[in-house]
Amino acid sequence: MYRVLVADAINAEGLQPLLEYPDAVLIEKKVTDPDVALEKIDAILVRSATTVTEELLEKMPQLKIIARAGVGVDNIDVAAATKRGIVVVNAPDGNTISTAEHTFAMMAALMRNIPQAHGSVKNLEWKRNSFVGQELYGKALGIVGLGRIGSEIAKRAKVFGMNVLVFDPFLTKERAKNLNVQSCTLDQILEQADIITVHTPLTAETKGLINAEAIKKTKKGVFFLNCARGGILDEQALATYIGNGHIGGAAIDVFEVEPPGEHPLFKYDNVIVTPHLGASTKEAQLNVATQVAKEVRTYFEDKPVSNSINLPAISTDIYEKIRPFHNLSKQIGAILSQCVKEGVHELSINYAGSVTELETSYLTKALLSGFFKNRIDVHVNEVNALLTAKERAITVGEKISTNAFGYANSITVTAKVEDRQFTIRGTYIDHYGPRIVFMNGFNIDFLPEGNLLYVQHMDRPGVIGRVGKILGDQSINIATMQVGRKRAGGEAIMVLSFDKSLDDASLDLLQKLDDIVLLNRIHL
Ligand SMILES: NC(=O)c1ccc[n+]([C@@H]2O[C@H](COP(=O)([O-])OP(=O)(O)OC[C@H]3O[C@@H](n4cnc5c(N)ncnc54)[C@H](O)[C@@H]3O)[C@@H](O)[C@H]2O)c1
Ligand SMILES: O=C(O)[C@H](O)COP(=O)(O)O
Repeated sequence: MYRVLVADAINAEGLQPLLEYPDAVLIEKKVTDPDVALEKIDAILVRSATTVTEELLEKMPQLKIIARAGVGVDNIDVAAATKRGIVVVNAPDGNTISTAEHTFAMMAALMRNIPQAHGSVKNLEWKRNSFVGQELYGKALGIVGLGRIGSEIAKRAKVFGMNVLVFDPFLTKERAKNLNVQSCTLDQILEQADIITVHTPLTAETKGLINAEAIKKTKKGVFFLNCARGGILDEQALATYIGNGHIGGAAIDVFEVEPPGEHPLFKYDNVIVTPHLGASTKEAQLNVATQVAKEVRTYFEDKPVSNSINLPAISTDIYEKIRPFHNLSKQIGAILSQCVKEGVHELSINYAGSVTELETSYLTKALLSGFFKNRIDVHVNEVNALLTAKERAITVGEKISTNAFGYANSITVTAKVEDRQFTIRGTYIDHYGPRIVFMNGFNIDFLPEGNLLYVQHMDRPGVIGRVGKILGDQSINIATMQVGRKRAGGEAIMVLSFDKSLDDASLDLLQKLDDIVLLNRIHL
């Protein structure tokens, strides 16, 4: 009998697939409840309220699957779960519409002072002149992050007659055209939008994306919304610019710390807030609960789950053989993603030599998981890689060939964007390891691991020295350095590795050097 702990408020009707399953028993209790025998639990169902830490996992040695009834898995230590062989599943699209509608409701309420007016009338006041608002019609709405929720907001905003500006570094022209939105840079949004709403995942790159520096570029009277994750919009900066009158108002559903307790934003009348209600509708809760209950049951029935975040989809035996190429493929995908930040519309993969004897479709999925890591909120793995590429309108082509360019095997991948393409080739050498042997037209040879810097530059005397001097002056130790060029005096590349990640200030200094053509920081 499987014991399933329902640790958060999850829609009871949605749990039906598990309630009807004869081999499962459901226990509806918090993880902190002393009556729960954590050591006997096989599956846990959570929302955002329960944090699944490594410490908690240590107390649950029987745990086989963690199901998140919602999108964000930032409350689950996925790496710790993976290390323990625990499958993590979520419900990525069950609450998209509800969150888009909540954002829209917040936007309308913000622009028409509805919460403030409501409070005033209930206080027996009748201050019609105090709550004069603004129309949505004709306003420029800036959407940062055009994924599932951002796209639904864009569609609704068009119907309201708004002018929709979007910033998403991974947006293709085709997708922008289909949604009839204007693709912009973040700065263009900051400078032109009347209302700005964020819908990215919270990642190292998006944390503080809208900070004081960014807010300074906005129009006076701009309105902000955050119904994604606390921290994308810097709360302290927001409070400062609301306090000095630059920002017209803000609507906030999510906070850096939840519940937030006393908060600097709460003293401003033009800030409206909700307690992380984006997904709190009957429909969304039924959707996500049903999705995860079905997933857990499917897992117990030993069938493949559809929205796994960390499950390898093949047997352990085959996985052992494929593992070196699996890791190499993931690294190639991750390098490509960090070297080509624009909207990729095609990825063509060429397998040659001994690797063609293996299940290459699995490697393609591994490559895509590396490519999408840090690009989108969904954790892409072998299970959902192709579907994710399809959803993002990226064509993935796979070819087998005999020409391994002198190596025993090679994996060559080309990413195509609007007006350029970028190719990377890797190989796995027995008893030596994975190597990247070709990048953007140049032969090279380096280990795909750790903190790297790709520098494309003019092949002139002194360039390498100047790069080395800047790094030395910043006390950055170069661990390894590989160079490559096509011909003397043309373009050349160098790939450097460091013991720690290269900071923004040093990258800026390098960018300003003469003779530098392209710089990409790569973290693997
Ligand atoms: N308030 C709520 O209750 C609630 C409910 C559901 C989801 N969410 C949150 O909403 C957010 C969006 O969810 P989704 O399902 O639309 O995710 P999604 O993965 O479909 O979309 C995220 C988009 O952000 C883009 N992006 C990534 N990095 C970016 C960057 N640096 N700048 C601009 N764009 C960037 C990606 O390309 C992608 O298109 C997530 O943070 C999610 O956790 C909140
Ligand atoms: O990531 C999500 O799905 C949302 O933030 C909803 O979280 P909740 O399930 O705690 O409402």
